[in-house]
Amino acid sequence: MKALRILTATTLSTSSPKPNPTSIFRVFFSAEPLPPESDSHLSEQSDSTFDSSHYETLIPDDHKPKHTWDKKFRNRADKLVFGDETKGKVKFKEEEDERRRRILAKALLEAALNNEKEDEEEEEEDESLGVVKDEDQKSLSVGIIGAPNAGKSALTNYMVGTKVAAVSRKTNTTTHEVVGVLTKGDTQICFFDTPGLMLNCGGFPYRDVKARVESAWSSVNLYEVLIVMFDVHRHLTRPDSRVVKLIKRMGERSIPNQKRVLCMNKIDLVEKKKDLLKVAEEFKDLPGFERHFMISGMKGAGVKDLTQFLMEQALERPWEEDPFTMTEEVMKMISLEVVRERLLDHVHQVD
Ligand SMILES: Nc1nc2c(ncn2[C@@H]2O[C@H](COP(=O)(O)OP(=O)(O)OP(=O)(O)O)[C@@H](O)[C@H]2O)c(=O)[nH]1
Repeated sequence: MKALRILTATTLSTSSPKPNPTSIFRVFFSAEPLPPESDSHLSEQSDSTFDSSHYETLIPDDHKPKHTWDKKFRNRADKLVFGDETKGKVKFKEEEDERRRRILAKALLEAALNNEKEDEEEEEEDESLGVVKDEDQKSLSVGIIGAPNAGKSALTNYMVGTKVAAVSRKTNTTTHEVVGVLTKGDTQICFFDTPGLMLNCGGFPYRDVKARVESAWSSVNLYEVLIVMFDVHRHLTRPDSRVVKLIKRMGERSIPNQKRVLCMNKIDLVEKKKDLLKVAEEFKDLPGFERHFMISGMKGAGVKDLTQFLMEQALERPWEEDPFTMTEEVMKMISLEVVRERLLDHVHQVD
């Protein structure tokens, strides 16, 4: 504080023009030079900082060097300011980023190529499907019935794979609708939904929605194969008398030209597999069922045998459905477009 007072006093005692008392600190704490007191025309600017715009440059504007970004200047600056260590870290990060971009771009490229390869394979398969003449074609209509949640949709999806036709379906009647088409070799299997098929607790169709239910029940007779499905895990843990009645009713009331199969679904949920034998025993004497299958429609266990059985039942007649569905094609196109877009994005970044 004492030193400060001396400095202030010294500054105040100097000749005019009186400098600002704080200017001495600016001298100490900034790089600003003190103006020479004798030079009057410059002393006008004594309080201003140096500004290059006050001076004319002799270089014409179009000859002035254009400022361009050059990485080597940045590297030199990094080296001078932070030393070699930071440069190393920066370089490592850049290399790491580039390596990741390359891996990602490569993975996307491979995915796109594989997709195209699969497309080519499917085109070949499709071509082979296309040459099946009408007189060589076989088809089969399959209805699946069961209580809600029995796993009807999961099984259909598993069997037909991506060929599930959810869009612009050709509806055959108002009471039943194709939910999936499986075309393999010369054989086409159409899976049908059976909406409105309900039983009351007495095991009979509901009366209140009679017309709809009756028409649904009558549609059951249209299929060449009827799959009656139930959730075997639920049957072992929380049996539902309506489901048992439905199974028995379907077994008793068989109709000519229709094969009925009983599918015990969700076997993957049953821990003790010998419990399945108990269930098989329970339904084994029902006369109306041609075959019993134990399956997991979701995981695929036993589905191959069921599919094989259905293929063998196909009748010689032309296919009813176009084996190529819109949904699959549209989904593939969208997927490929997404991959392409991402690929281009990353290739652009690598550049
Ligand atoms: N663990 C197991 N779960 C299954 C299996 N099949 C279906 N599910 C599940 O059971 C539930 C019902 O399956 P869905 O296929 O929708 O049953 P659904 O009979 O079509 O049902 P609704 O449309 O209501 O008539 C879903 O959560 C499925 O994931 C199976 O084999 N194993």
